[in-house]
Amino acid sequence: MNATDGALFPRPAALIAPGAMHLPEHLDPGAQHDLLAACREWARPPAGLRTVRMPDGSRMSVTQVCLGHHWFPYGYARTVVDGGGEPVKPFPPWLRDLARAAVATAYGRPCTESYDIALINFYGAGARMGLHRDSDEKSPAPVVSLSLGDTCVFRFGNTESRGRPWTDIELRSGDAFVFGGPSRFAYHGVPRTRPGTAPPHLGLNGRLNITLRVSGLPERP
Ligand SMILES: O=C(O)CCC(=O)C(=O)O
Ligand SMILES: [Fe+2]
Repeated sequence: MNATDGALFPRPAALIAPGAMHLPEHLDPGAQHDLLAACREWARPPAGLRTVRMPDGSRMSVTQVCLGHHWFPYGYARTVVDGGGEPVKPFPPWLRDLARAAVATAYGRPCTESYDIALINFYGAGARMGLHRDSDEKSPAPVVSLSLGDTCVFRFGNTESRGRPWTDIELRSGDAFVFGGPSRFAYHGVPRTRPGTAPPHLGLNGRLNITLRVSGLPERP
């Protein structure tokens, strides 16, 4: 059951690995609505929601839209280089503030990092994401992950390999997960979502995950 659905105990913030903090219910229902409304706009063409093709020809089961810099396997560009070639949508300053606030809450210190990329992944029923590292950025700043809609199992591993040890946690609508410091380049993934678990007030079928990152790349002209 979701805490917003009346769970008996609130879920506490938890340190999952050094530098990796789970912040349950970081976004209140109003903030979740606002972020979802923005995601619906960003998903529209041009440079909207797309299927990502991997170098081996397979397709990712999530669909994705990027802000600030366009991610493709494996790098960043200013245009949809592996699609229609359109310029990537801008990264709005309020997302930078959202990222800084999550880092400040996670680590208990102010954050002034220059967040400039969002990757927005949509998980329909059956979508998943294999274990990987977020290693295409040129900055060690923490990654901030925000979840909306269906609950998922989030697997947070180690920096050495895709193997154990790892910790499986549930990410629910409104949760944040911040991974920086010694965990910035840890393997992580989403083995499964739980379809139908989104809070009814949100009106989303499926799961959205928004990761906010610092590219470390030169600013856009
Ligand atoms: O969906 C998630 O919670 C994780 C997404 C992720 O790891 C990524 O976009 O790199
Ligand atoms: Fe990732």
